[in-house]
Amino acid sequence: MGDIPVVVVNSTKTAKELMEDPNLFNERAPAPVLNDYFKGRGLAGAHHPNGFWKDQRKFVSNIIRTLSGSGYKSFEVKLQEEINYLKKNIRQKADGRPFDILQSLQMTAANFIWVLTIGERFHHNDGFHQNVVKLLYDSLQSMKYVTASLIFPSMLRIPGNSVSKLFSYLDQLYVMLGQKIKDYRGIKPSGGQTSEDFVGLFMKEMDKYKDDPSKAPAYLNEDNLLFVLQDFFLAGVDTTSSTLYWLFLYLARNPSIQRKAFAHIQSVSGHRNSVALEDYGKLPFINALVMETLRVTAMVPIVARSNIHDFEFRGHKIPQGTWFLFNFYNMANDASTWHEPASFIPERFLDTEGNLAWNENFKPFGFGRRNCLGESMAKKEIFLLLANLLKEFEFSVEDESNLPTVEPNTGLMRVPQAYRVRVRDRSAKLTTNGHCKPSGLNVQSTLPLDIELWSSDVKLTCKN
Ligand code: HEM
Repeated sequence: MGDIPVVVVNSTKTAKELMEDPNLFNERAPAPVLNDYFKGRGLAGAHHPNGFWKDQRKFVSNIIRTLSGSGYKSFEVKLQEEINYLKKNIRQKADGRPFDILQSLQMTAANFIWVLTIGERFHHNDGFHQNVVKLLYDSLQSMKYVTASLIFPSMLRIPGNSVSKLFSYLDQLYVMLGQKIKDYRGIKPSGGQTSEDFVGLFMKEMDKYKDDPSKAPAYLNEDNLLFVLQDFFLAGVDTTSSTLYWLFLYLARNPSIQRKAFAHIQSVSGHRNSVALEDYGKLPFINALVMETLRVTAMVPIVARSNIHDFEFRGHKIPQGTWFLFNFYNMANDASTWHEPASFIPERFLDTEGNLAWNENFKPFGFGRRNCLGESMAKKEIFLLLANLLKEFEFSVEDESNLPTVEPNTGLMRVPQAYRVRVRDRSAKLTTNGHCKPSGLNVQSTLPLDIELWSSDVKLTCKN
Protein backbone atom coordinates (compact mmCIF):
# COMPACT_ATOMS: atom_id res chain seq x y z
CA MET A 1 0.00 0.00 0.00
CA GLY A 2 1.61 3.28 -1.08
CA ASP A 3 5.29 2.46 -0.53
CA ILE A 4 4.66 0.45 2.65
CA PRO A 5 5.11 -3.35 2.46
CA VAL A 6 1.98 -4.97 3.84
CA VAL A 7 1.12 -8.56 4.80
CA VAL A 8 -2.51 -9.47 5.49
CA VAL A 9 -2.89 -12.42 7.86
CA ASN A 10 -6.23 -14.15 7.39
CA SER A 11 -6.00 -17.30 9.50
CA THR A 12 -5.49 -17.87 13.20
CA LYS A 13 -3.08 -20.70 12.35
CA THR A 14 -0.75 -18.32 10.47
CA ALA A 15 -1.17 -15.62 13.12
CA LYS A 16 -0.16 -18.10 15.82
CA GLU A 17 2.84 -19.27 13.80
CA LEU A 18 3.97 -15.67 13.42
CA MET A 19 3.51 -15.01 17.12
CA GLU A 20 5.81 -17.89 18.04
CA ASP A 21 8.58 -15.37 18.56
CA PRO A 22 6.97 -13.42 21.42
CA ASN A 23 9.12 -10.34 20.83
CA LEU A 24 8.79 -10.02 17.08
CA PHE A 25 5.38 -8.31 16.88
CA ASN A 26 5.46 -6.12 19.96
CA GLU A 27 5.44 -3.05 17.77
CA ARG A 28 2.43 -1.18 16.41
CA ALA A 29 2.57 -0.52 12.63
CA PRO A 30 5.08 2.32 12.02
CA ALA A 31 3.44 5.68 11.47
CA PRO A 32 5.98 8.53 11.81
CA VAL A 33 3.32 11.23 11.99
CA LEU A 34 1.61 9.49 14.95
CA ASN A 35 4.95 8.68 16.61
CA ASP A 36 5.93 12.36 16.40
CA TYR A 37 2.74 13.27 18.23
CA PHE A 38 2.71 10.55 20.90
CA LYS A 39 6.50 10.37 21.35
CA GLY A 40 6.01 6.87 22.77
CA ARG A 41 3.73 8.16 25.54
CA GLY A 42 0.56 6.34 26.60
CA LEU A 43 -0.19 2.65 26.13
CA ALA A 44 -1.28 1.92 22.57
CA GLY A 45 1.30 4.35 21.11
CA ALA A 46 4.17 3.16 23.33
CA HIS A 47 6.85 1.73 21.09
CA HIS A 48 10.06 -0.16 21.02
CA PRO A 49 12.73 2.59 20.80
CA ASN A 50 11.53 4.05 24.10
CA GLY A 51 12.14 0.69 25.69
CA PHE A 52 9.88 1.37 28.67
CA TRP A 53 6.64 0.00 27.28
CA LYS A 54 7.11 -3.46 28.79
CA ASP A 55 7.73 -2.12 32.33
CA GLN A 56 4.88 0.33 31.95
CA ARG A 57 2.50 -2.36 30.73
CA LYS A 58 3.39 -4.57 33.69
CA PHE A 59 2.87 -1.69 36.09
CA VAL A 60 -0.50 -0.66 34.55
CA SER A 61 -1.76 -4.28 34.28
CA ASN A 62 -0.95 -4.87 37.95
CA ILE A 63 -2.96 -1.82 38.99
CA ILE A 64 -5.95 -2.83 36.86
CA ARG A 65 -5.79 -6.37 38.25
CA THR A 66 -5.64 -5.04 41.82
CA LEU A 67 -8.52 -2.62 41.37
CA SER A 68 -10.88 -4.93 39.52
CA GLY A 69 -9.87 -8.09 41.40
CA SER A 70 -12.24 -10.04 43.58
CA GLY A 71 -10.74 -8.61 46.78
CA TYR A 72 -11.52 -5.05 45.75
CA LYS A 73 -15.17 -4.58 46.62
CA SER A 74 -15.37 -0.80 46.27
CA PHE A 75 -14.79 -1.07 42.50
CA GLU A 76 -17.78 -3.39 42.11
CA VAL A 77 -19.93 -1.27 44.42
CA LYS A 78 -19.27 1.75 42.21
CA LEU A 79 -19.99 -0.21 39.01
CA GLN A 80 -23.29 -1.36 40.55
CA GLU A 81 -24.10 2.26 41.46
CA GLU A 82 -23.64 3.21 37.81
CA ILE A 83 -25.75 0.26 36.65
CA ASN A 84 -28.54 1.23 39.06
CA TYR A 85 -28.43 4.74 37.64
CA LEU A 86 -28.60 3.32 34.11
CA LYS A 87 -31.65 1.22 35.03
CA LYS A 88 -33.41 4.34 36.29
CA ASN A 89 -32.38 6.21 33.17
CA ILE A 90 -33.73 3.44 30.90
CA ARG A 91 -36.99 3.31 32.83
CA GLN A 92 -37.48 7.05 32.37
CA LYS A 93 -36.41 7.12 28.72
CA ALA A 94 -38.32 4.02 27.69
CA ASP A 95 -41.61 5.08 29.24
CA GLY A 96 -43.44 2.53 27.07
CA ARG A 97 -41.99 3.92 23.84
CA PRO A 98 -39.19 2.50 21.66
CA PHE A 99 -35.90 4.31 22.12
CA ASP A 100 -32.24 4.22 21.14
CA ILE A 101 -30.16 2.95 24.05
CA LEU A 102 -26.72 3.84 22.59
CA GLN A 103 -26.13 7.19 24.27
CA SER A 104 -26.94 5.78 27.71
CA LEU A 105 -24.54 2.90 27.09
CA GLN A 106 -21.75 5.29 26.04
CA MET A 107 -22.25 7.44 29.16
CA THR A 108 -22.15 4.32 31.32
CA ALA A 109 -19.05 2.90 29.61
CA ALA A 110 -17.28 6.26 30.14
CA ASN A 111 -18.30 6.17 33.80
CA PHE A 112 -16.77 2.69 34.12
CA ILE A 113 -13.47 4.26 33.05
CA TRP A 114 -13.93 7.18 35.47
CA VAL A 115 -14.57 4.69 38.29
CA LEU A 116 -11.34 2.87 37.39
CA THR A 117 -9.25 6.02 37.01
CA ILE A 118 -10.51 8.47 39.65
CA GLY A 119 -12.98 6.34 41.62
CA GLU A 120 -15.94 8.57 40.71
CA ARG A 121 -18.84 8.50 38.33
CA PHE A 122 -20.68 11.42 36.73
CA HIS A 123 -24.34 12.21 36.22
CA HIS A 124 -25.23 11.54 32.57
CA ASN A 125 -26.34 15.17 32.25
CA ASP A 126 -23.03 16.52 33.55
CA GLY A 127 -21.63 18.87 30.88
CA PHE A 128 -18.01 17.83 31.46
CA HIS A 129 -18.86 14.13 31.15
CA GLN A 130 -20.90 14.76 27.99
CA ASN A 131 -18.04 16.75 26.43
CA VAL A 132 -15.57 13.94 27.08
CA VAL A 133 -17.89 11.38 25.48
CA LYS A 134 -18.42 13.68 22.48
CA LEU A 135 -14.65 14.19 22.08
CA LEU A 136 -14.12 10.43 22.15
CA TYR A 137 -16.75 9.99 19.47
CA ASP A 138 -15.19 12.72 17.30
CA SER A 139 -11.69 11.28 17.77
CA LEU A 140 -12.80 7.80 16.71
CA GLN A 141 -14.68 9.21 13.71
CA SER A 142 -11.58 11.03 12.51
CA MET A 143 -9.43 7.91 13.09
CA LYS A 144 -11.49 6.21 10.37
CA TYR A 145 -9.60 8.19 7.76
CA VAL A 146 -6.23 8.38 9.50
CA THR A 147 -4.98 5.08 8.08
CA ALA A 148 -5.49 6.36 4.53
CA SER A 149 -3.45 9.48 5.37
CA LEU A 150 -0.66 7.33 6.80
CA ILE A 151 -0.47 5.30 3.61
CA PHE A 152 -0.73 8.32 1.29
CA PRO A 153 1.10 11.07 3.24
CA SER A 154 0.31 13.69 0.56
CA MET A 155 -3.20 13.73 2.11
CA LEU A 156 -1.61 15.34 5.19
CA ARG A 157 -1.09 18.54 3.19
CA ILE A 158 -4.86 19.04 2.82
CA PRO A 159 -5.99 21.66 5.37
CA GLY A 160 -8.35 20.21 7.97
CA ASN A 161 -7.21 16.64 7.18
CA SER A 162 -8.26 13.83 9.49
CA VAL A 163 -4.88 13.61 11.25
CA SER A 164 -4.83 17.31 12.23
CA LYS A 165 -8.47 16.97 13.36
CA LEU A 166 -7.55 13.94 15.45
CA PHE A 167 -4.64 15.76 17.09
CA SER A 168 -6.85 18.73 17.90
CA TYR A 169 -9.43 16.44 19.60
CA LEU A 170 -6.67 14.64 21.52
CA ASP A 171 -5.20 17.98 22.64
CA GLN A 172 -8.60 18.99 24.00
CA LEU A 173 -9.00 15.65 25.77
CA TYR A 174 -5.52 16.02 27.29
CA VAL A 175 -6.42 19.46 28.70
CA MET A 176 -9.76 18.22 30.12
CA LEU A 177 -8.18 15.19 31.75
CA GLY A 178 -5.39 17.42 33.14
CA GLN A 179 -8.02 19.68 34.72
CA LYS A 180 -9.77 16.67 36.25
CA ILE A 181 -6.52 15.41 37.77
CA LYS A 182 -5.92 18.86 39.26
CA ASP A 183 -9.44 18.88 40.77
CA TYR A 184 -8.91 15.30 41.92
CA ARG A 185 -5.74 16.25 43.81
CA GLY A 186 -7.64 19.06 45.49
CA ILE A 187 -10.42 16.87 46.88
CA LYS A 188 -8.63 13.62 47.70
CA PRO A 189 -6.65 13.15 50.89
CA SER A 190 -2.81 13.20 50.61
CA GLY A 191 -2.98 15.16 47.35
CA GLY A 192 -4.63 12.23 45.59
CA GLN A 193 -2.27 9.42 46.55
CA THR A 194 -4.91 6.86 47.44
CA SER A 195 -5.02 3.12 46.85
CA GLU A 196 -8.59 3.24 45.61
CA ASP A 197 -8.16 4.15 41.97
CA PHE A 198 -5.70 4.17 39.10
CA VAL A 199 -4.66 7.82 39.38
CA GLY A 200 -4.14 7.49 43.14
CA LEU A 201 -1.92 4.43 42.75
CA PHE A 202 0.01 6.01 39.88
CA MET A 203 0.66 9.13 41.97
CA LYS A 204 1.66 7.08 44.98
CA GLU A 205 4.32 5.40 42.87
CA MET A 206 5.42 8.77 41.46
CA ASP A 207 5.74 10.11 44.98
CA LYS A 208 8.35 7.48 45.84
CA TYR A 209 10.77 9.37 43.60
CA LYS A 210 9.87 12.90 44.63
CA ASP A 211 13.29 13.47 46.23
CA ASP A 212 15.12 12.40 43.09
CA PRO A 213 12.80 12.35 40.02
CA SER A 214 15.76 11.45 37.80
CA LYS A 215 15.63 7.94 39.28
CA ALA A 216 11.93 7.44 38.38
CA PRO A 217 11.07 5.00 35.56
CA ALA A 218 10.53 6.95 32.32
CA TYR A 219 6.75 6.35 32.36
CA LEU A 220 6.19 7.75 35.86
CA ASN A 221 5.30 11.37 35.22
CA GLU A 222 2.10 13.37 34.94
CA ASP A 223 2.42 13.98 31.19
CA ASN A 224 2.53 10.24 30.49
CA LEU A 225 -0.26 9.62 33.02
CA LEU A 226 -2.54 11.84 30.92
CA PHE A 227 -1.69 9.89 27.76
CA VAL A 228 -2.38 6.62 29.59
CA LEU A 229 -5.77 7.95 30.73
CA GLN A 230 -6.52 9.10 27.19
CA ASP A 231 -5.85 5.54 25.99
CA PHE A 232 -8.16 4.05 28.61
CA PHE A 233 -10.97 6.26 27.34
CA LEU A 234 -10.20 5.86 23.63
CA ALA A 235 -9.76 2.07 23.86
CA GLY A 236 -12.33 1.34 26.56
CA VAL A 237 -15.49 3.40 25.99
CA ASP A 238 -16.68 2.75 22.45
CA THR A 239 -15.53 -0.88 22.46
CA THR A 240 -17.55 -1.63 25.61
CA SER A 241 -20.63 0.40 24.67
CA SER A 242 -20.69 -0.97 21.09
CA THR A 243 -20.43 -4.57 22.33
CA LEU A 244 -23.45 -3.94 24.55
CA TYR A 245 -25.31 -2.14 21.75
CA TRP A 246 -24.74 -5.22 19.55
CA LEU A 247 -25.83 -7.52 22.38
CA PHE A 248 -29.18 -5.79 22.89
CA LEU A 249 -29.76 -5.81 19.14
CA TYR A 250 -29.16 -9.56 18.86
CA LEU A 251 -31.23 -10.26 21.98
CA ALA A 252 -34.16 -8.14 20.79
CA ARG A 253 -34.08 -9.99 17.47
CA ASN A 254 -33.88 -13.39 19.21
CA PRO A 255 -36.48 -13.54 22.00
CA SER A 256 -35.91 -17.25 22.68
CA ILE A 257 -32.20 -16.64 23.37
CA GLN A 258 -33.15 -13.75 25.61
CA ARG A 259 -35.61 -15.94 27.53
CA LYS A 260 -32.92 -18.56 28.01
CA ALA A 261 -30.47 -15.92 29.28
CA PHE A 262 -33.08 -14.62 31.73
CA ALA A 263 -33.82 -18.12 33.01
CA HIS A 264 -30.08 -18.70 33.64
CA ILE A 265 -29.75 -15.37 35.43
CA GLN A 266 -32.74 -16.14 37.66
CA SER A 267 -31.50 -19.64 38.43
CA VAL A 268 -28.40 -18.09 40.00
CA SER A 269 -29.74 -14.80 41.36
CA GLY A 270 -33.53 -15.20 41.55
CA HIS A 271 -33.52 -14.65 45.30
CA ARG A 272 -31.55 -11.38 44.98
CA ASN A 273 -32.14 -7.96 43.45
CA SER A 274 -28.98 -7.93 41.41
CA VAL A 275 -26.31 -10.06 39.77
CA ALA A 276 -22.83 -9.74 41.32
CA LEU A 277 -19.34 -10.28 39.97
CA GLU A 278 -19.10 -13.44 42.07
CA ASP A 279 -21.78 -14.90 39.73
CA TYR A 280 -19.44 -14.50 36.75
CA GLY A 281 -18.26 -18.12 36.74
CA LYS A 282 -21.76 -19.43 37.49
CA LEU A 283 -23.34 -18.01 34.36
CA PRO A 284 -21.51 -19.59 31.40
CA PHE A 285 -24.45 -18.92 29.07
CA ILE A 286 -24.16 -15.16 29.66
CA ASN A 287 -20.43 -15.34 28.96
CA ALA A 288 -21.12 -17.39 25.82
CA LEU A 289 -23.57 -14.71 24.68
CA VAL A 290 -20.88 -12.04 24.98
CA MET A 291 -18.32 -14.21 23.18
CA GLU A 292 -20.69 -15.01 20.33
CA THR A 293 -21.51 -11.32 19.95
CA LEU A 294 -17.82 -10.44 19.75
CA ARG A 295 -17.30 -13.26 17.23
CA VAL A 296 -20.20 -12.68 14.88
CA THR A 297 -19.71 -8.91 14.78
CA ALA A 298 -15.88 -8.93 14.66
CA MET A 299 -16.14 -5.51 16.19
CA VAL A 300 -12.40 -4.81 15.94
CA PRO A 301 -11.95 -6.28 12.44
CA ILE A 302 -8.26 -5.58 11.90
CA VAL A 303 -5.29 -5.09 14.19
CA ALA A 304 -2.08 -3.63 12.77
CA ARG A 305 1.33 -4.68 14.10
CA SER A 306 4.86 -4.62 12.82
CA ASN A 307 8.02 -6.75 12.97
CA ILE A 308 10.91 -5.20 14.86
CA HIS A 309 13.62 -6.95 12.79
CA ASP A 310 13.96 -8.62 9.37
CA PHE A 311 12.89 -12.26 9.33
CA GLU A 312 12.04 -15.07 6.96
CA PHE A 313 8.61 -16.66 6.87
CA ARG A 314 7.63 -19.61 4.68
CA GLY A 315 10.49 -18.80 2.34
CA HIS A 316 9.71 -15.05 2.09
CA LYS A 317 12.11 -12.38 3.34
CA ILE A 318 10.14 -9.86 5.37
CA PRO A 319 11.86 -6.50 5.95
CA GLN A 320 11.70 -4.87 9.37
CA GLY A 321 8.82 -2.37 9.71
CA THR A 322 6.40 -4.25 7.41
CA TRP A 323 2.75 -3.63 8.25
CA PHE A 324 1.04 -6.84 9.37
CA LEU A 325 -2.72 -6.54 9.20
CA PHE A 326 -4.27 -9.31 11.30
CA ASN A 327 -7.69 -9.87 9.78
CA PHE A 328 -9.80 -10.73 12.84
CA TYR A 329 -12.98 -10.50 10.79
CA ASN A 330 -11.92 -13.44 8.65
CA MET A 331 -10.64 -15.44 11.62
CA ALA A 332 -13.99 -15.07 13.39
CA ASN A 333 -16.16 -15.76 10.34
CA ASP A 334 -14.25 -18.38 8.39
CA ALA A 335 -16.64 -21.17 7.31
CA SER A 336 -13.83 -23.76 7.48
CA THR A 337 -13.53 -23.09 11.23
CA TRP A 338 -17.02 -22.02 12.28
CA HIS A 339 -20.27 -23.85 11.64
CA GLU A 340 -22.76 -21.41 10.00
CA PRO A 341 -20.55 -18.42 10.84
CA ALA A 342 -23.20 -15.81 10.02
CA SER A 343 -25.69 -17.28 12.53
CA PHE A 344 -25.89 -16.09 16.12
CA ILE A 345 -25.41 -19.28 18.17
CA PRO A 346 -24.10 -18.62 21.72
CA GLU A 347 -24.13 -22.38 22.44
CA ARG A 348 -21.10 -22.81 20.18
CA PHE A 349 -19.07 -21.52 23.14
CA LEU A 350 -20.46 -24.17 25.54
CA ASP A 351 -19.46 -27.80 25.92
CA THR A 352 -21.95 -30.64 26.25
CA GLU A 353 -22.19 -30.04 30.02
CA GLY A 354 -23.01 -26.37 29.51
CA ASN A 355 -19.58 -25.13 30.64
CA LEU A 356 -17.80 -22.38 28.81
CA ALA A 357 -15.64 -23.83 26.02
CA TRP A 358 -12.82 -21.66 24.75
CA ASN A 359 -12.18 -21.67 21.02
CA GLU A 360 -8.62 -20.99 19.98
CA ASN A 361 -9.76 -19.34 16.75
CA PHE A 362 -11.45 -16.64 18.73
CA LYS A 363 -9.20 -13.64 19.49
CA PRO A 364 -11.40 -10.54 19.83
CA PHE A 365 -8.93 -9.00 22.27
CA GLY A 366 -5.87 -9.57 20.12
CA PHE A 367 -2.66 -11.53 20.38
CA GLY A 368 0.58 -11.79 22.27
CA ARG A 369 2.20 -9.20 24.48
CA ARG A 370 0.35 -6.23 22.98
CA ASN A 371 -3.09 -7.77 23.37
CA CYS A 372 -5.93 -5.78 24.94
CA LEU A 373 -4.84 -4.52 28.31
CA GLY A 374 -8.43 -4.06 29.46
CA GLU A 375 -9.67 -7.55 28.46
CA SER A 376 -10.49 -8.99 31.85
CA MET A 377 -11.99 -5.74 33.11
CA ALA A 378 -14.08 -5.28 29.94
CA LYS A 379 -15.45 -8.83 30.27
CA LYS A 380 -16.48 -8.23 33.88
CA GLU A 381 -18.10 -4.87 33.14
CA ILE A 382 -20.03 -6.21 30.16
CA PHE A 383 -21.15 -9.25 32.16
CA LEU A 384 -22.33 -7.16 35.11
CA LEU A 385 -24.23 -4.67 33.00
CA LEU A 386 -25.78 -7.22 30.66
CA ALA A 387 -26.90 -9.62 33.39
CA ASN A 388 -28.37 -6.87 35.55
CA LEU A 389 -30.24 -5.21 32.71
CA LEU A 390 -31.65 -8.53 31.48
CA LYS A 391 -32.73 -9.35 35.02
CA GLU A 392 -34.72 -6.12 35.14
CA PHE A 393 -35.92 -5.58 31.58
CA GLU A 394 -37.07 -7.40 28.49
CA PHE A 395 -35.84 -5.93 25.20
CA SER A 396 -37.85 -6.36 22.01
CA VAL A 397 -37.70 -4.95 18.49
CA GLU A 398 -39.75 -1.93 17.53
CA ASP A 399 -41.53 -3.68 14.69
CA GLU A 400 -41.46 -7.47 14.34
CA SER A 401 -42.30 -7.30 10.65
CA ASN A 402 -39.26 -5.11 10.00
CA LEU A 403 -36.32 -6.35 12.07
CA PRO A 404 -33.42 -3.90 12.58
CA THR A 405 -30.45 -4.86 10.46
CA VAL A 406 -27.28 -6.54 11.75
CA GLU A 407 -25.27 -5.04 8.85
CA PRO A 408 -22.63 -2.91 10.56
CA ASN A 409 -21.40 0.62 10.01
CA THR A 410 -17.75 -0.03 9.32
CA GLY A 411 -14.88 2.27 10.25
CA LEU A 412 -12.09 1.54 12.65
CA MET A 413 -14.68 -0.68 14.35
CA ARG A 414 -17.77 -2.49 13.08
CA VAL A 415 -20.64 -0.92 15.03
CA PRO A 416 -24.41 -1.38 14.74
CA GLN A 417 -26.50 0.97 12.65
CA ALA A 418 -28.78 3.05 14.89
CA TYR A 419 -31.84 1.11 16.07
CA ARG A 420 -34.55 1.45 18.70
CA VAL A 421 -35.83 -1.14 21.17
CA ARG A 422 -38.94 -1.53 23.26
CA VAL A 423 -38.16 -2.10 26.89
CA ARG A 424 -40.49 -3.88 29.28
CA ASP A 425 -39.87 -3.53 32.98
CA ARG A 426 -40.09 -7.09 34.33
CA SER A 427 -41.01 -5.82 37.77
CA ALA A 428 -44.23 -4.23 36.42
CA LYS A 429 -47.32 -6.13 37.52
CA LEU A 430 -50.66 -6.01 35.79
CA THR A 431 -53.59 -5.43 38.14
CA THR A 432 -57.07 -6.66 37.40
CA ASN A 433 -58.18 -3.22 36.27
CA GLY A 434 -55.37 -3.20 33.70
CA HIS A 435 -53.09 -0.68 35.45
CA CYS A 436 -49.44 -1.33 36.20
CA LYS A 437 -48.06 -1.41 39.67
CA PRO A 438 -44.43 -1.65 40.62
CA SER A 439 -43.45 -4.94 42.23
CA GLY A 440 -43.10 -4.94 45.97
CA LEU A 441 -46.50 -3.30 46.51
CA ASN A 442 -48.85 -5.60 48.27
CA VAL A 443 -51.76 -5.23 45.86
CA GLN A 444 -54.40 -7.92 46.05
CA SER A 445 -55.35 -9.72 42.85
CA THR A 446 -52.17 -8.66 41.06
CA LEU A 447 -51.31 -10.74 38.04
CA PRO A 448 -47.55 -10.92 37.40
CA LEU A 449 -46.86 -10.04 33.80
CA ASP A 450 -44.32 -12.75 33.16
CA ILE A 451 -42.64 -13.82 29.93
CA GLU A 452 -45.35 -16.27 28.84
CA LEU A 453 -48.14 -13.74 29.23
CA TRP A 454 -46.27 -10.93 27.61
CA SER A 455 -47.22 -9.99 24.12
CA SER A 456 -45.69 -7.06 22.29
CA ASP A 457 -49.10 -5.79 21.19
CA VAL A 458 -50.35 -5.37 24.77
CA LYS A 459 -50.15 -1.63 25.28
CA LEU A 460 -49.33 -0.66 28.85
CA THR A 461 -49.25 2.85 30.12
CA CYS A 462 -47.28 2.18 33.26
CA LYS A 463 -46.40 5.17 35.38
CA ASN A 464 -44.17 3.37 37.87
C1 HEM B 1 -15.27 -5.30 24.38
C2 HEM B 1 -14.32 -4.49 24.72
C3 HEM B 1 -12.95 -4.44 24.11
C4 HEM B 1 -12.45 -5.03 22.97
C5 HEM B 1 -13.20 -5.93 21.98
C6 HEM B 1 -11.06 -4.65 22.86
C7 HEM B 1 -10.22 -5.06 21.84
C8 HEM B 1 -8.89 -4.67 21.72
C9 HEM B 1 -8.00 -5.09 20.66
C10 HEM B 1 -8.37 -6.02 19.50
C11 HEM B 1 -6.80 -4.51 20.87
C12 HEM B 1 -5.53 -4.66 20.01
C13 HEM B 1 -4.77 -5.86 20.52
C14 HEM B 1 -3.62 -6.34 19.68
O1 HEM B 1 -2.90 -5.55 19.07
O2 HEM B 1 -3.41 -7.58 19.63
C15 HEM B 1 -6.90 -3.72 22.09
C16 HEM B 1 -5.87 -2.99 22.65
C17 HEM B 1 -5.98 -2.26 23.81
N1 HEM B 1 -7.09 -2.17 24.63
FE1 HEM B 1 -8.86 -3.09 24.35
N2 HEM B 1 -10.75 -3.84 23.92
C18 HEM B 1 -11.86 -3.68 24.72
C19 HEM B 1 -11.96 -2.98 25.90
C20 HEM B 1 -10.93 -2.29 26.50
C21 HEM B 1 -11.01 -1.58 27.75
C22 HEM B 1 -12.26 -1.48 28.65
C23 HEM B 1 -9.77 -0.99 27.98
C24 HEM B 1 -9.28 -0.13 29.11
C25 HEM B 1 -9.66 -0.03 30.26
C26 HEM B 1 -8.93 -1.36 26.87
C27 HEM B 1 -7.61 -0.98 26.73
C28 HEM B 1 -6.78 -1.34 25.69
C29 HEM B 1 -5.40 -0.86 25.54
C30 HEM B 1 -4.67 0.11 26.49
C31 HEM B 1 -4.90 -1.44 24.37
C32 HEM B 1 -3.49 -1.25 23.77
C33 HEM B 1 -2.55 -2.29 24.38
C34 HEM B 1 -1.11 -2.14 23.92
O3 HEM B 1 -0.87 -1.64 22.82
O4 HEM B 1 -0.20 -2.57 24.66
N3 HEM B 1 -9.65 -2.15 26.00
N4 HEM B 1 -8.19 -3.85 22.59
